[in-house]
Amino acid sequence: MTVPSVPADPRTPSQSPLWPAPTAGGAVDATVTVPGSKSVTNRGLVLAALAAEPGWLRRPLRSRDTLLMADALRALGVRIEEGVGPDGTGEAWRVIPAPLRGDASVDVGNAGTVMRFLPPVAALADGPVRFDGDPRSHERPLHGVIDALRALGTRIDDGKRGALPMTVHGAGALEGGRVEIDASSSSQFVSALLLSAPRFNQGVEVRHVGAKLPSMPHIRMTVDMLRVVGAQVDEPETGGEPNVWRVSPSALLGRDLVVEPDLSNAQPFLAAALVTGGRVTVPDWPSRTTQPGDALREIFTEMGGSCELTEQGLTFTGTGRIHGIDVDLSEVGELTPGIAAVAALADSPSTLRGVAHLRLHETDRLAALTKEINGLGGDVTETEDGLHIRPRPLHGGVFHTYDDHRMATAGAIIGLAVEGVEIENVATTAKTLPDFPRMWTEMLEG
Ligand SMILES: O=C(O)C1=C[C@@H](OP(=O)(O)O)[C@@H](O)[C@H](O)C1
Ligand SMILES: C=C(OP(=O)(O)O)C(=O)O
Repeated sequence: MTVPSVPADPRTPSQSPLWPAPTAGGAVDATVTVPGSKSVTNRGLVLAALAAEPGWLRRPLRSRDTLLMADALRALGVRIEEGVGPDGTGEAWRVIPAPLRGDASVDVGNAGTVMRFLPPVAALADGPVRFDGDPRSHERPLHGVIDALRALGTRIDDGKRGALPMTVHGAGALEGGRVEIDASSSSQFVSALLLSAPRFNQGVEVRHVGAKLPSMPHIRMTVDMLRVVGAQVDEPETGGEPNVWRVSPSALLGRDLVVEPDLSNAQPFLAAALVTGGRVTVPDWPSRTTQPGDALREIFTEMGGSCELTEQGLTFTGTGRIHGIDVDLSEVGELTPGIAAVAALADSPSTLRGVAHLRLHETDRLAALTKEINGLGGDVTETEDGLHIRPRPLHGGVFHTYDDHRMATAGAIIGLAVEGVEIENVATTAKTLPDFPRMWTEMLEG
C-alpha cells in the first residue's frame, strides 16, 4: 500500500502524486486517535495572544492552518513556544502575550480562521500589517471583516476589493462600539469581531443583518471560549436579542486549555465504519462540545449505523447498509463533503440542503463534489443551496481535490468501496490533518 510522504513542514502548500485510495478488504475494526480541533486551536491561540498573562494550549493541532496562525501571531510579537505541557506529558504550546507589533506580514494560506480572525488583532498592532495568502484566499469573502473594522475606525488598504491582499493599519488601539454586518457568507465574520473585542476600548456590539447565518455551532464555540478566558458576552442563545452579540472590554485570563479532538476530522474514520459495516472508536470524544462534528452521531446513525459514547470514546458501528438522507447542513457545513461521499454509496437518494455558502469555501465544494462523484459514474446535481445525490454503481478514476482537504478525505471514503479511485494531491489534507494517509492505512490494517 502506498503511503505518500507529506511535506515535513505542513505550512507549505502541498503537492503529492496520485494516491491509490485503498479499498477495504472487509469490515474495519480500529481505534483512531484524532488530533486536536483546528477551530479550537486557532481560537485558543488568538485568545491566549490577547490575554494579559501567559497561557497554555495542550494537545494543539499541528497542521498548516494552525502553524500559519502561530506564525502570524509571532510576526505580531507574541511568543509561542512549542514543547511539552506543564505536567511533562503530551504536546503543549506556551503562549506569551506581548504588545502587538506592526510592520508585519501575515501569510493566511487558505485558512478562513487566519484570514478572518487576525485582521481585528492587527488593528490593535502599532503599525501596518500586510495580509496575503494562496490564490484562493483572494476569492474568499472578507468584506464583513473589512467593512466592520473600517466602521470601527481602522484604516485598511484593500484596493477597494473587499478581499485579500490587504494592509491593516494598526493604530495601537481600537475604539470599538456598534457595528452591523452581513455574515451570511461566513460565520467567521462574527467570530472574528467577537474574539478581539475584549481588547477594544468599548468592546463591541455586532448585529448580523443578513438573511441567514451559517455555522452557528462555531459562533457558540467563540462565545464559550471567550467566557472561559473571562470575557463577558451577551448573545441571543442565553436571552439576548436575536442576531446581536455584545462583548464588554476586559483583560483576558491566561488559561491552561486542553484542545478537544477535531470531530470533523473524525468524520472519514466514522464513515469507514458505516461504509464497511465495521466499527471505529475515537477516544476522547467530548460529552459536551460546540464542535459541529458532534452532529455526526445523529447524521450517520440516520444513514444506517449506531453509536455509543463511553469512557473509551465514541464507538461507531456500521451495519453494512447505508441509507440516503434529507438533511439541512447549514449549521454543520464543513461536514458536507464527507456526507456526500457516504450518500453516493447509499441505497437511496439524498438531499443535502442549506449549504450555498460552501461555494466560497476552500473550493466551490458543491461544484467539486458534483464533478468528481459524477466522474466516477455518480449522479449528483447541484441545487440552489446544496446537492441532490442519486446513488449509482461507481467505477475507478482520478478524484480531483482542488486544494481542499475535505475533498481528499471524501474521495478516500468512496475509495473504500470502489476499486481504482486515485486521489489527486492527498497531501492537501495537511491543512488540518497532515497525517491522514498514514492514519487511514493504519485504520484499515486494524
Ligand atoms: O469558525 C470556524 O472555526 C469555522 C467556521 C465555519 O466557517 P463558515 O461559517 O465560513 O462556513 C467552518 O466551515 C470552518 O471550517 C471553521
Ligand atoms: C471551511 C473550512 O475551513 P476554513 O477555516 O478555511 O473556512 C473547512 O475546514 O472545512
